[in-house]
Amino acid sequence: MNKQKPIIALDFATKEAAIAFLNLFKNESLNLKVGMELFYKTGMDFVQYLKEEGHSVFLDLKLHDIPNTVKSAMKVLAQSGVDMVNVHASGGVKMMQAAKEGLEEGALNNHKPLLIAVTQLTSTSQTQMNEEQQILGAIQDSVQNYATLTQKAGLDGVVCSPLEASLIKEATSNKFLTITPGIRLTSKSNDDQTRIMTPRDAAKNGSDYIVVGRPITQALDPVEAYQYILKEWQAELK
Ligand SMILES: O=c1ccn([C@@H]2O[C@H](COP(=O)(O)O)[C@@H](O)[C@H]2O)c(=O)[nH]1
Repeated sequence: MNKQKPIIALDFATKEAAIAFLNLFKNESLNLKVGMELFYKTGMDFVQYLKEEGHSVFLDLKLHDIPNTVKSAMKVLAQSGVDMVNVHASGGVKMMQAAKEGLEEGALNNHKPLLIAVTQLTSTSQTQMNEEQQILGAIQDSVQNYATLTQKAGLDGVVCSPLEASLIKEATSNKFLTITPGIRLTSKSNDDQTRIMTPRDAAKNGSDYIVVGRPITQALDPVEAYQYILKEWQAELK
C-alpha cells in the first residue's frame, strides 16, 4: 500500500459498477478497499482481478468471532494475496493473536498482509458509546485502550478516526499504523460518520492512511475529487 495515496472505499453493489468507476482512472494503480457489500456479491475472484490489474487491496471484512474461527478464516485470507486485512479489537487479545497466527500459517511466498484492528467505528459518537455500549468515559480513552490491546496482540495497527491518530501514536509507537476513515471535505458531517476530519487535517494529525469512500465515489467528477483529496493529503504528509 502506497502511503502517499488515499485508500478508495470501493463500496459498490456490483462488479460492473466497480469496474465502471475504475475505468475512469485509466491505468492508474490505486489503493482500494473492498468491503462487505462488494465482497459478498463478487467474492475472491474479483479481489484477485483487482490485484492482477496492479492495485493494492485492503480487504475490509472486520472479522469478529471466537479465536479458532478467526484463525482459520485468516489462513484462507492470507492466501488471497491482499495487502491488508482486519478484525474488531473488541474480539479481544486472544482473538487478535489467533488472527495473526492464521495469517502467518497461511502466508504464501512470505507475503503477509498488514493486520489491523477496528477500535471504535468512526460512525460511533460519544453518546452512543456511553449509552448503547455502556462504556463509560471519553471515546478517545476507549479507542486508546483498544489500540493498546491491539499492539499487545502484535498487530500492525488500528482503524480509528483521524481525530485520534496522534493520541494513538503517543500511546503506542510511531511505527504503529493508524488507518483512518471518517474523511470529509468539510468539518461538518451530513451522513452516518460522526468522528470526521479533512484529508489535510488527518495528515497533520498523524494518520498513516486515509480511507475515502463517498466523497470520491459519489462525486459528480470522481477523478477530480480524488485528485483534490490526493493533493490535500500530500500537502501535509510527514
Ligand atoms: O470505523 C470505520 C471502519 C470502516 N469504515 C469503512 O470506511 C469506508 C468509509 O466510507 P465513506 O463513504 O467515506 O464514509 C466505508 O467503506 C466503511 O465501511 C468506516 O467508515 N469506519
